[in-house]
Amino acid sequence: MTVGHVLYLVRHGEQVDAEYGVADGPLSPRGERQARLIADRLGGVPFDNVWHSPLQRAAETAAIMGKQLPALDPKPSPLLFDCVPTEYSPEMPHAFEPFFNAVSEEEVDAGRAQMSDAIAEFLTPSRETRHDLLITHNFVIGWFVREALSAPGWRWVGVNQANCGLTIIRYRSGRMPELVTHNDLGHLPVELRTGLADPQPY
Ligand SMILES: O=C(O)[C@@H](CO)OP(=O)(O)O
Repeated sequence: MTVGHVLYLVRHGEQVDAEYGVADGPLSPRGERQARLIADRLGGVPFDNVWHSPLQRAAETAAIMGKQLPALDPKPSPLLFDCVPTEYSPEMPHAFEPFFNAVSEEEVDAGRAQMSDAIAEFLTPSRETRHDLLITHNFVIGWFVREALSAPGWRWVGVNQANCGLTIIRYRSGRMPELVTHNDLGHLPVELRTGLADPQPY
């Protein structure tokens, strides 16, 4: 039986001053520890490809992982940039509306196009065994999980991942996409489970 195409989705480590809503920046000391721990967690996986968002917080996460796992050869991909893939939809809880009011139509159009290309590029079945690591952003992973489950377009909101949480989706020919694990934080001690609106200590 073939293993198929296995996608390991990792949200970047915690960014310095993330709580102040800064656009990008280096990893915090906690973010660096998170990156080392997710590298330990994935140490035995024979990765075929490693792609990361070009933003600094994702590139630094990839660099730390690459230092610890020298077989990795991380490459930037613009398909993994942070983005907003849809506009507000009435099916979403009202609490999300103010967030979308601050996002322009152009940004949403760009996000939608980027996610369409990203799905065509990354979320594909394979007859061969393939292990790909994608280091990216919360909304991008939420969109990929929604896509794997064939959930409606608005349902990416509220699908959240902690910094350096691990989500795995497997694609096999003739099978439905399989969500193997979502936002697994088993490799992170409680004080390193950051990036979620509600703390997740378990
Ligand atoms: O701003 C955020 O909450 C998310 C959106 O994707 O981004 P990041 O994973 O880069 O923190």
